Amino acid sequence: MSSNSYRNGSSISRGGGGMKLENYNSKYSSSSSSFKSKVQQSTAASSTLRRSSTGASRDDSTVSGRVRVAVRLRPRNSEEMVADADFADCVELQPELKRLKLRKNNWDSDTYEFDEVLTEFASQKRVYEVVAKPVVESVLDGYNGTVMAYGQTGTGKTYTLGRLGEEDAADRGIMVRAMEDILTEVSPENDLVSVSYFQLYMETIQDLLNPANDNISIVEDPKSGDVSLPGATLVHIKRSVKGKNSSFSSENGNMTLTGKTLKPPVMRKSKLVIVDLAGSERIDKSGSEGHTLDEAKSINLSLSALGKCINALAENSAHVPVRDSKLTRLLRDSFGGTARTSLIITIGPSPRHRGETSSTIMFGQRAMKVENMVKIKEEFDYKSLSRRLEIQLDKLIAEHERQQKAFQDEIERIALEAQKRVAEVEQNYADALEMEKLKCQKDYIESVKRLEEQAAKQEKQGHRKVKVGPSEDGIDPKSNSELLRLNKSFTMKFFLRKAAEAEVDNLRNQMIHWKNTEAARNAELLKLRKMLEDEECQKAKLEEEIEMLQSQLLQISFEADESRRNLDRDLSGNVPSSLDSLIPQVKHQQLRESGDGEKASMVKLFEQESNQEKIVEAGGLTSLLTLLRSSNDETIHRVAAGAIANLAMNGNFH
Ligand SMILES: Nc1ncnc2c1ncn2[C@@H]1O[C@H](COP(=O)(O)OP(=O)(O)OP(=O)(O)O)[C@@H](O)[C@H]1O
Repeated sequence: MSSNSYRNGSSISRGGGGMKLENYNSKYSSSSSSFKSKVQQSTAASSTLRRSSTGASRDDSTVSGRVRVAVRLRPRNSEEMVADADFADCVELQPELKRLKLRKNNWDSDTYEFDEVLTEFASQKRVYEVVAKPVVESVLDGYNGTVMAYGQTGTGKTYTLGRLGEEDAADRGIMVRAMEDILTEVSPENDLVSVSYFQLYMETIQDLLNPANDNISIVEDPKSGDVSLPGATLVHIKRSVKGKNSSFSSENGNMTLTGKTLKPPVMRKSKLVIVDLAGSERIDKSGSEGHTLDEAKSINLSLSALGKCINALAENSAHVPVRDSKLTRLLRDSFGGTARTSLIITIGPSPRHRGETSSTIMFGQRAMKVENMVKIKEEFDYKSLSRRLEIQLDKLIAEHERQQKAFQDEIERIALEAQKRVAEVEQNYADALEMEKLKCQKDYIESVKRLEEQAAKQEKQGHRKVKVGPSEDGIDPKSNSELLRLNKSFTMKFFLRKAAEAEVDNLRNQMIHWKNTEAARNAELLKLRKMLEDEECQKAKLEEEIEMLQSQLLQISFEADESRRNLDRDLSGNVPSSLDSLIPQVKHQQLRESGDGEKASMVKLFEQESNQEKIVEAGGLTSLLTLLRSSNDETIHRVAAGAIANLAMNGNFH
């Protein structure tokens, strides 16, 4: 539903601020005589209006709805009070009969009937209720509606439609009251209201909510015939139809889907158009010149086009020249369209303006013949359905997440509880086990103690016989037998343990012995190793000494050869033998040495075969034998014997 206000040919330059607009003195010329309607016709038309109004008010189907026309007489203004003081008004109103008499002269008048006749005393409230309120109610029911004022300049069109009533609320005009009723009726949650406010001036549409936007184009829907101004500032308000084809139900504030079929809610989209036309003066009478004249011509063109359309519609003409002006294009739905239309024609009382008053009345009379085919415009509100589904989806997701979280929390709680219970059971079991263990240990210790006491007692008494039946100290025979068995077992285990301990001691002693033996062996081994090292060292020394002796022996041998050669040369038989000379040398050598070194030198001397040969050659075998006899040294004996044997083997004995 939207409320549009057209101000045909008006300008904000000559009026007050805000929504108050003042008209130019433009003129609307029309031939009043040719459109004069008769009282009978008006009556018939009026009855038609009442019928159609009743029939279509709450029905979805398309019904006939004639344009309703009311006439309002402005009271004389101060200027008219003076100028027309001596003259009667040009009109005489009969509101109870809904008739208006237009005086032709003092004795004759034409009578016209309208849907409403509002005298100069009619309040703004009454005007609204009889002219606009039925239309507003229709708009709230889903019909398009139009409230339009037509009349000569200064007759009260703006007063009737656009007065704001800022100082006195009783002065509020139709536009403000209509908005109040609409805003009271709609629900902010479900409905959407839009308002646009613009001016048609010299075939140019200006957005009065955004004055910079002054070239708004008109768009007509070829199918529905809807006229819209997409460029104009608009805030639509749409109404959802409660309980009709709605697939939603509300329970506890939560939307739930009902049924399997998901139908979008039904939305009624209607439009209220409030039109404040320019003054309908004749150009020649307005006295306009220059730009004002052009403006007046434009206004005249618009109003003339509107008049032609209404004529054509009133006469059921096949052709309605809607496209002759932007005004008629804008009002296409209001006249001959689907809107419920109410026209208020404003007239002044002055007889000086009888011509304009007459033409205004004729315009109204013709308009009363225009039949509109009003119908409710319903459509499925898919956007609303989508919004609701999104909201419901969000709620379902949130609910699902809540349940999921609650489920997980419950699972965690159960798991924790189970863990706790398992821990408790385990603890209880461990405690019970520990207690049982302690009890068994205690019982065992006590049993052993009793057995030991009993054994000691029996041993003391020298009593070895096992009694059957209760004993003297009150022990049960059965338990006594058990005690004996345990005692036996205990004794056996005791001896076994003792044997094992003895074995362990034995093994331990053996191990100690083995360890001591091993230590002694190790010490012996070390000692032998030391001796071996000493022997090695001694051997090395002896080898060095042998080398030295060998070199000395060689020297001696050389000297002996030299002596022998000298002997041969002298042929002297009383020369000491080489061996004799050799022995002193050896002895001399022995004197320089001592101990084992001397003996070793002798041994080395006799071990060398060359020396042995020299000894034989020197004829010292006898001396050698003498040496053997004179020495007690085993080694010298062994070596000397070896040398003798060697000489014998080599055949060196003579
Ligand atoms: N019913 C009324 N009662 C008292 N004063 C009225 C009434 N109608 C109009 N007037 C006064 O008459 C003057 C002209 O009214 P208004 O401006 O509404 O005429 P108009 O038809 O809109 O003129 P225009 O076509 O030039 O815009 C204003 O001062 C207004 O207050």
